[in-house]
Amino acid sequence: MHFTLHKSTIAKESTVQITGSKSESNRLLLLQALYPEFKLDNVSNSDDSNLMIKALNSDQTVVDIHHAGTAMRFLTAYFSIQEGRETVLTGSKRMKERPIKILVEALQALGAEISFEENEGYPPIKILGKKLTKSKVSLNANVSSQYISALLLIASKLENGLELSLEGEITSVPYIKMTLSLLDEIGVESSFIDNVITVKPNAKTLKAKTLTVESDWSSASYYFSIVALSDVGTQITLSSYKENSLQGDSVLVNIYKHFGVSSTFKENQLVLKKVDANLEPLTLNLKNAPDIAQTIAVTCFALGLACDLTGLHTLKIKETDRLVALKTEIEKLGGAVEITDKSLHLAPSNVIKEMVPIATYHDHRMAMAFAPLALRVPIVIEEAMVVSKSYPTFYKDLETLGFQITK
Ligand SMILES: O=C(O)C1=C[C@@H](OP(=O)(O)O)[C@@H](O)[C@H](O)C1
Ligand SMILES: C=C(OP(=O)(O)O)C(=O)O
Repeated sequence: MHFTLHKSTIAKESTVQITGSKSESNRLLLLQALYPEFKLDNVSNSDDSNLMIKALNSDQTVVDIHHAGTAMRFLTAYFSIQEGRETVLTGSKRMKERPIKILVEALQALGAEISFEENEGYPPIKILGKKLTKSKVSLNANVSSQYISALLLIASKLENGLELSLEGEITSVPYIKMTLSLLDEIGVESSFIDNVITVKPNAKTLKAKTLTVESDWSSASYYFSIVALSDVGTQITLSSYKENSLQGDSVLVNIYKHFGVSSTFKENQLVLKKVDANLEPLTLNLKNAPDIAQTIAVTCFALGLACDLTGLHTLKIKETDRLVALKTEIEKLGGAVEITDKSLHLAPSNVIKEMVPIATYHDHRMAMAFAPLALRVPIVIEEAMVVSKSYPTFYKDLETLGFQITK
């Protein structure tokens, strides 16, 4: 269904409660399946986390994880160590185009039995769960950090733990550190020195406790963008967030200062406020925070600013080719964008065309990144409910700010 976002003005002050991080949730859900001693609070209500829960509770042979990249990668590792179980892991049409060979080969090197059911290197895959006896493996770290996190999540359940050597330039590093921090929180020991990660084996039960998932920083990015496009003095309070986040996208706090968004932490709340700022073009490497690239590109477009974004080599294998999608949709609105396989250049412009239908390409972040433009012009978001992949209540929350939406 297409939603029309009419030209809107938002309240001077508003508050939004955002669901738990889908990255933290999907790691902790898998860890909870391995270590049932701990409880979780503020788990993400995203489709991707619900699919993870369903998959972990399924006793079927075929497990379909639709568009959920983390679920696909993390469960490949998980089912590899479920001794005696046969699982076929599959997903959406797009999931079948998202590569998984690097992870499968690393697991095979550890002793796993995995085969490709359709195209070599891509889902669906058939996994015959068994005890993995080896503990050392190396893999290319430049394509997706999710392969590395997947291995780390099962590592403590391997007989001798894991020694992982990362080859090439390591991408999306904060997500790897998030995995290691969560292992540490449940009592699994690890180290990350130069390009080698070591995880100690852990056969004992862990101390029972409740872990609270911090709210999702990638979802918060859309509010940073909204505040950046609002009048000076506009304030949005988001919860529940911490200053020392495990989520790399918390770098938004520094990035959005550039657009006049000040961020303050008050207990577990993050208060965003629009302040006066001299707007300048932006140059930024996003190799550690790829999921906020779309938000930032659209903020710059809406403010008429040029930007040069680099470190975007992983964008081509996400829910859609996000580089091509951004170029196509921004150009429909009147902007000028040049892309390579790993970068995006947006030219400054002062026109935004009205009522342009924005295609979302099964990508939640296309819908959410473009929505703030309704503070400038009316726009149409095609297949608008695609947002449920990470943030099902997105439009409801926009309406509480004052956005006028016709469904
Ligand atoms: O581990 C994670 O939770 C994620 C890692 C990142 O993927 P890549 O490492 O493939 O860039 C990110 O884009 C994705 O949304 C979530
Ligand atoms: C890339 C993303 O998710 P995934 O890779 O888990 O599908 C995302 O949420 O932006």
